[in-house]
Amino acid sequence: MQTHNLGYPRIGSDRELKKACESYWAGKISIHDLVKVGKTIRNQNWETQKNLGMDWIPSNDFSFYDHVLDTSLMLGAIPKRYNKILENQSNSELDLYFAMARGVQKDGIDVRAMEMTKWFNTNYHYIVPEFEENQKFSFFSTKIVDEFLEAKNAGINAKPVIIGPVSYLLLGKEVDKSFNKIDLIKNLLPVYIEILNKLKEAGVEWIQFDEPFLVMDLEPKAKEALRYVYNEIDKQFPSIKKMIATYFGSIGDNLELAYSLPVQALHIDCVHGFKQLDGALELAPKEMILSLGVVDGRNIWKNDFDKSLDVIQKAVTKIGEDKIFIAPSCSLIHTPVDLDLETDEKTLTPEIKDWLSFAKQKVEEIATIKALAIGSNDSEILDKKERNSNSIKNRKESVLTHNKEVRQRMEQLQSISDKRISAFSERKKKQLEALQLPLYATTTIGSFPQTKEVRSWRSKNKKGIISDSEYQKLLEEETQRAIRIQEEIGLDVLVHGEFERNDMVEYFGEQLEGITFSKKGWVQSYGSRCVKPPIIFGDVYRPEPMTVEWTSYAQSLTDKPVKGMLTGPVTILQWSFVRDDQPRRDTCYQIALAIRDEVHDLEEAGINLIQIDEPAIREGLPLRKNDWQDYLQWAIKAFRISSCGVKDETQIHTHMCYSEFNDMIQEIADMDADVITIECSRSNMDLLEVFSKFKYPNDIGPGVYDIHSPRVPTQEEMVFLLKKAKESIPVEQLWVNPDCGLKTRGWDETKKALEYMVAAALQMRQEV
Ligand SMILES: Nc1nc2c(c(=O)[nH]1)N[C@@H](CNc1ccc(C(=O)N[C@@H](CCC(=O)N[C@@H](CCC(=O)N[C@@H](CCC(=O)O)C(=O)O)C(=O)O)C(=O)O)cc1)CN2
Ligand code: MET
Ligand SMILES: [Zn+2]
Repeated sequence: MQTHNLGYPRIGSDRELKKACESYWAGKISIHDLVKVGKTIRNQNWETQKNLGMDWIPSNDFSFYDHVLDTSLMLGAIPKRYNKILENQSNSELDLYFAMARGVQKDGIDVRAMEMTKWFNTNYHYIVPEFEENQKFSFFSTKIVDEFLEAKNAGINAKPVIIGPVSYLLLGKEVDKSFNKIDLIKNLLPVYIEILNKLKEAGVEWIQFDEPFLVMDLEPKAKEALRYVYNEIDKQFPSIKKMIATYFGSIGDNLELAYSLPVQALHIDCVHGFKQLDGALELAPKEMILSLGVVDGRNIWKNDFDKSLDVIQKAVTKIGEDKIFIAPSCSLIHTPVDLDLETDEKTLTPEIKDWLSFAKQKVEEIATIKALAIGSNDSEILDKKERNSNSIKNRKESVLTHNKEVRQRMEQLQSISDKRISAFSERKKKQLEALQLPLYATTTIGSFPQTKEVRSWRSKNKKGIISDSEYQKLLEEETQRAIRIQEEIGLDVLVHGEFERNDMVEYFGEQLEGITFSKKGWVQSYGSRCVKPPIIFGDVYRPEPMTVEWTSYAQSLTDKPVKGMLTGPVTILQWSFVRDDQPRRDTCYQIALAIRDEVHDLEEAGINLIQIDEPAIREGLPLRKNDWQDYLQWAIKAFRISSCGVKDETQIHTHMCYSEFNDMIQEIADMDADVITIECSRSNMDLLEVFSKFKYPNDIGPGVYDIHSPRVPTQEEMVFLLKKAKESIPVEQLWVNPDCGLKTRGWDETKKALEYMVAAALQMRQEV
């Protein structure tokens, strides 16, 4: 029996990588310094895992931005528009890499970034590979070999991690529809072979091929490609030990296929695919090693050793001790780095801290579980077992997780209305009358620039350097500035700007009971951007209003309507670490009730438009279509619980980004928000097609410009998009807004872009 890890967080325990990357982008540190930071993080990670007794430590799990983009660079899948960057001798490989990730707009060069999208059902985002017809690949970046040798130098015989060729293709997109990306496997395989040759020369023993698509519904072509590549790889490298890693769910009907591949080990997720265990043990081929992902790589609860040992015991009986690896369920990049850094007992009480485990602790758990499984009677190990049992028991019996009033309210859930009083057509008349908004009404999605200053006020306030009242005053001034700017620009529906919020989920997590948070529990979301997911440990309720003061304050400054801004229950659930001792559905309903209370209080305070953001509703969809209906049923109901307790005149908005609605348009309509704003500009309004076909009845604000790039769009571009929108959606239903919130942008570009946007709306109105 051996232990291994699938990946360790690469941001550094104090977000060193974020800081180094952003400094490099700002021209404040040299490439040399940046590279050094990366090297330090890698070496620290290896040393940590080695000291904790991990048998097989991963390499190539480090990334300066994203591991899918690393793979594209490794394979020379570099879109032609970056040739200019390549040709400029003063640019390094990393400059090209960052150009692909973020785009470049300087010295007369203007190239857009590659697209970014969600990594399966997580809040991690990857850079989407772009393929053209007959795409050629080449061994371009040697990072995977370099980092293996670097580990070797540090005394570690690492296991390189590589995205498997089939999953790599499936993660990408065809730039036009003239071909099927899976057919590129023929061009791709020789490059993988070349890379494996180099790794073999370097002395690798194990390689981990990530093929997470094995837990999804696969087309026959993809299955065929899997058989083809792994057979070829086996033919050429019989002596290298190959592991295929799956995660986030059950392999299900792909199990037979997975087992037929000529590899030495298969990793299965025993947490998010717990139900696959018996079948997998039953059918396991004689020579195959099964890697059991028993420690949850997506959540922060301590592992229950007794449960894990049961699983392992079962496996030992079926397939034998020497055919078992112990591992986390998936890469640990989805968990924060180190619980030991949480030393502030006011933020995270010792009682709750004792229930948790971050990446470093999870590695230790894996080593301990193995020791116990092979019957160690080392006193230190037995002591760890004892302490584990106590923590698990304490959490189970804690009064902190249960709240009587919440439970009672949950029992009454049936009697709480999740329907608006009147149908949309009726509401629309009343809202038109009450709000007096023009056609092509303009608004924004909520946040305005979270500048360095705003963040430093918050940071200083937390450290006690500036007082609460001073902090309050600074935020009031910033909000006032934002209101004045919006008035000057001529927007129709204003927002307060969200300056008081550190993050749209964390802010609510901090104010709701039953939820706690960490100080350093950062997790990478994309590139250098991180989030600190709240920790939902108990029954959730709202002790007092959360947003009424700031919204009312903003409304008091202007005669224009100010839209209240809330994060919806599904998104709070999806972007938090969620308790695993009750169904997610129930936790979601509890949050929905808390948001419903907030909506009610905003309405009472005279706020007539309330936006409930649900950007994560699509990402929450289960990986298998079979499981969709169950999820959608409770997710949509949760939204309706939070949004439907208002009078007809109150206009409910919702916002979603990264959304493909093709398979869930009925459910989007069932949410019955009066206005939905969606991300649309990057797809040139193509997303509207599904709304149009469905004859979506309520109002829609298709985003007219991309907020992920500092590039300022022109008025003409936005008029073009609005004209396109008008072709599929009746003018009476259309709103005008950016794709998403503006918190990551600067003020200069924000003001310009919004001025052009309002001008574009005026132009459209004149044409009606
Ligand atoms: N939870 C979540 N998921 C999401 C999104 C989102 O907004 N929230 N948006 C989509 C895209 N993902 C995103 C994720 C993060 C960020 C983002 O901007 N993150 C910030 C951190 C936000 C935050 O929590 N800020 C805190 C802490 C800021 C900080 O670093 N403070 C410094 C001090 C700063 C100073 O003194 O100048 C420190 O603590 O060291 C605050 O404002 O208070 C970052 O990485 O920079 C943006 C988009 C999808 N998923
Ligand atoms: C990721 S969706 C963001 C919505 C939020 N209201 C904002 O404007 O930032
Ligand atoms: Zn958004």
